[in-house]
Amino acid sequence: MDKIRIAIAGIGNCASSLIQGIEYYKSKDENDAIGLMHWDIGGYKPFDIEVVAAFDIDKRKVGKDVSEAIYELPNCTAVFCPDVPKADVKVRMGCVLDGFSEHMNTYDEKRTFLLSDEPEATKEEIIKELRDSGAEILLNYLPVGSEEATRFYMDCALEAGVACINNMPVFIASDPTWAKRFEEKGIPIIGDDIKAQLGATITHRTLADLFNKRGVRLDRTYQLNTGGNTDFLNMLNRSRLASKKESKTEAVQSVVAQRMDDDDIHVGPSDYVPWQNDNKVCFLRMEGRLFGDVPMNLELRLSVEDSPNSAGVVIDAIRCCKLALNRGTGGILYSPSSYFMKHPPKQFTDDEAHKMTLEFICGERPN
Ligand SMILES: O=P(O)(O)OC[C@H]1O[C@@H](O)[C@H](O)[C@@H](O)[C@@H]1O
Repeated sequence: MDKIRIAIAGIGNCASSLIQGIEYYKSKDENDAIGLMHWDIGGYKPFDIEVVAAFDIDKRKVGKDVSEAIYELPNCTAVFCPDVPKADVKVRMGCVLDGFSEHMNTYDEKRTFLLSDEPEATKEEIIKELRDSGAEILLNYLPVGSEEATRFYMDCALEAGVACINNMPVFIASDPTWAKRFEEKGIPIIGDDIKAQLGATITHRTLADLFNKRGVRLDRTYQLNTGGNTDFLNMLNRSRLASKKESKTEAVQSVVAQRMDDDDIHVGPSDYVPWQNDNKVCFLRMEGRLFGDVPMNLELRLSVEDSPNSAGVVIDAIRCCKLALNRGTGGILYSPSSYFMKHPPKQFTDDEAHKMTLEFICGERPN
C-alpha cells in the first residue's frame, strides 16, 4: 500500500502520540490491536502513514529529526513507543505569529515553549516545503488561541494544494468563507477541533443523548477539566479561550433536546495542575428532571491521557482524508468532520455521525 504523506504544524504531545502510534501498530495485526476504531480504512492500516514535513517553534525541537523531537520538553505525554526510528525529516522553524503566548514565560522552562533562534519561515518557504516534501495532508496542532497562525498555515496549504485536518478550535471548516475556499480549490478538509476517542465531549454528548432518549429534561450541566500539559498552561490565558469554549459548549448544546440558557451550561478548561502532566481529568455534573418533574442528578469523573486519546481519532481522520483525495473529492468532509470533531460545519448525533462515516468509508456517501 502506498503511504499517506502528512505534514504537521506543531510537534507537541498530540503529534507525539500520533507518531508513536504509527510505529506502535506496525507490530500488531487486526486481531491483537487495541485502541483503534478501525484497523483498515479503504485498505489503509494505521501504519500506512508517514510524516514528510514538520514545523515547530521550540529550540528543543527545531532542527531535530521528528522522531527525536517528539520526546523533547515541554512534551510530557506517555511514551508507549520509545523507539520511533529516524524519519529523515527535520523539524523546520515555522512562523510564530500568535502561536506563542507570552504569559507562559513566567513558568518553569520545562513546561513552556522556548522560542528557537532560527529565523522564522516565510509563507513562500512553507508552501515550498509542503510541495517539495510531497505532503498530501497538513495536520494543524497549534496551541489553542492561535487564530492568526492557523489561518497562515491554512493559507499555505491552500496555496500548495494540500488537504487539511484542523485539530484545534480555530474555525476553518466550520467558517463558511474558509470552507468556500476549500470547495473552490477542490481540496478536502476535516475540522474543527478534535473530539477525543473517549474524552470529555463524547462522554458528555452521549449522556445528553441518553437523557433525550429516556425523556429526562436536562436543566443544568457543567464540565470542568484539569490537566498539566502545555495546552492547559496556555489556556490559563483566558483571552485565548473564546473559540475553544464555544466549540466545547456547542458540542453539548447541539445534542440536548431543549437548548439550555447560557447560565445553565458551563463547559471549559478549568485549571492547570502541573503534576498532572498529560493526564486530563474531567468532572461532569448533569441535573435533570424525570417522571413527574422529579429532580435527579448525575456526577462523573473521567481520567484520561489526553494525547493518545486525540491520536486515536486523528489516525482515522487521516485515512478518511486520503480516501477523499483518492476519490477526487474536495471541500468539507461532513461525515468524518461530525464524527471526529467537536465543531464541525454541521452537527449530528454521534450515532448518526458514526453511521455516516462508515458510509463515507465504503463509498456510499460522497463526503
Ligand atoms: O476530551 P474532548 O473534549 O474531546 O477534547 C479533547 C481534545 O481537545 C483539544 O482541543 C485538545 O487540544 C486535545 O489535546 C484534546 O485531546
